[in-house]
Amino acid sequence: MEVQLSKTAQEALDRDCPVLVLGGPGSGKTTLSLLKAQEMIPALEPGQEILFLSFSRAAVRQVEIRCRDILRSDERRQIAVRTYHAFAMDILRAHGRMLTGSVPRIVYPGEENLAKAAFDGDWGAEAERLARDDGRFTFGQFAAAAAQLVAGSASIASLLANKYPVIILDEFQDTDDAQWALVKALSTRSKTVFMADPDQRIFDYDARVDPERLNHLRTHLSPAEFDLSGENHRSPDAGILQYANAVLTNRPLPETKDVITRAYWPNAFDSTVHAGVVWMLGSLRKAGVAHPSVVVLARTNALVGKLSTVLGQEHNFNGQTIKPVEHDVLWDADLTAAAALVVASILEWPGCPKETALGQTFDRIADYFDAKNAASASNAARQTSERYRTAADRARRGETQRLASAKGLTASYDNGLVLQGDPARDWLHARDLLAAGNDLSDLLANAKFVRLFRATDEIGSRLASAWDLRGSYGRAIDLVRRALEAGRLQSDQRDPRGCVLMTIHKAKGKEFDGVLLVEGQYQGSFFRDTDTEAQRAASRRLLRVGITRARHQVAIIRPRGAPDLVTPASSSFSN
Ligand SMILES: Nc1ncnc2c1ncn2[C@@H]1O[C@H](COP(=O)(O)OP(=O)(O)OP(=O)(O)O)[C@@H](O)[C@H]1O
Repeated sequence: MEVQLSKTAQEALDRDCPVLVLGGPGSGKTTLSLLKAQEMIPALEPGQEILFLSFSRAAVRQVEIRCRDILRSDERRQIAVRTYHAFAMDILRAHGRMLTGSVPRIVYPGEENLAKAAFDGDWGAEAERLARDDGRFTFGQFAAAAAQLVAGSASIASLLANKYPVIILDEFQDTDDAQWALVKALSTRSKTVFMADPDQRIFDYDARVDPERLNHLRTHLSPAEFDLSGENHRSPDAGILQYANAVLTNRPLPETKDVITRAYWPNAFDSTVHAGVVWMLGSLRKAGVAHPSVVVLARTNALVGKLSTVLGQEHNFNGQTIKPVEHDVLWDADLTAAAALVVASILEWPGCPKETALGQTFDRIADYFDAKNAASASNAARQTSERYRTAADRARRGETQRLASAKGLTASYDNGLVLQGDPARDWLHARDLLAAGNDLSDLLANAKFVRLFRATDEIGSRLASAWDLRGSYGRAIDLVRRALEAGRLQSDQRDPRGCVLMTIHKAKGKEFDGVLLVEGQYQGSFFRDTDTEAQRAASRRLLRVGITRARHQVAIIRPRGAPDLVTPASSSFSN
């Protein structure tokens, strides 16, 4: 890869740590941090590595791909790219005994969900107590415990500093309080390189992610600061970044052919989006990109699910037939697995007493919302989980339901669920009962992603054998759980290419030749009338992250009559 460094970037490369590199999307922060790592590799002693910490497995994967562009294979072996979770878990496993006097036990999310469901009270406080008193650590406790170990023990701190004399911290603006405590403890002995873009702070619904984090860092370490904000290497010749910055700052949108907007009539959503994807692929090829990568982004999982269905069908657009588009979906496997177990629980209904059948289904729904809360903390998910736990208790006691969707599912049970012994049809039949209420739309969308596990054949054949044996699906939940675990191992290793669908949050840190940003008519809205100023600002940051994933072309597809992207209204939204 041909890399030309600006004067500021070169200074950042040459400066001793600690260093803080600020810059907008595509300004070259990740590239620069890996070049810095490359410069420091020769000084490493045998057994030492440079530690690169990021937030998610997806982000780690992205950095590993970038390492392949920039570093030689012998250099790559000296960089450990890890998530905070994995790194903190290793510290805990190796030294946790010092905190509680016994070997620490890891409480995995499934087990945590069950414990949480059975617990009446503040789960956060209980998780802290479990760690402190019982030596049992939930995922949420890892960073805080690791921080305590590193800060409290000079020998652990020097062991880690000796192993990792240099630490690179990606997306530093999103660091939560416990992760910051860990970084602070590590930074006393290791050299540190921080990368951040405050305007890409999109996880601020988590109260532990403090908008003041960069100032904490400045006060604590006084790093040398380098601002790359004038640079844009991702789409240097395109008007994409200017457009995204105008959306961020609510200023008039610049005219550029690189970002086009289309408005659809309510009944033409499917064909407009489908045509948009086909147009994007064609126009990138025409522009000389032989194998274009295109991402279709939406705000919610539910809309991503719908878009996947849309692209899988044939449509008519302006008198032309458009064929289905092959695509991959980057989705949340944990949520899909949890949603699949809800469907499986419905398959267990026939022959199961009402109290048990519905109690179990409502519990599985609550598990789904627990998984959602675990994936990204949200009050709505937490509350919905609690509502379904209550519904499960009411069902077991034979009481009338209060939740609309619990009532709907109860009515479906009362009507008698007739299954035929054809697993594919029965699965869809059971799944579609989840359309009972609006609060289940996200769950239903995730249930539709089950096919992405590439495990549907496996699930189908296990269900078919169960049916053949006893004329019912028996313990469908266990059976589906086992099939998913097997399928999951394979799906995690796939590398999506061509046309990919995902939420905007998932796209962070990635880049594609073309981006389609899609707003639904009734879901995945960019702005809502009820938004506060802070919510509007958060939406603007999120849209900017989405738009700036593109190297060459962006298309924004919105419902006709949607509020303008910027106010005062600009002329560039075409109807
Ligand atoms: N100095 C450079 N010269 C040429 N290309 C570069 C340079 N720096 C980065 N690039 C290219 O620009 C693109 C964006 O770079 P990079 O991912 O490092 O930016 P970033 O600031 O980390 O972006 P984001 O915050 O959006 O994740 C990549 O394709 C990278 O290869």
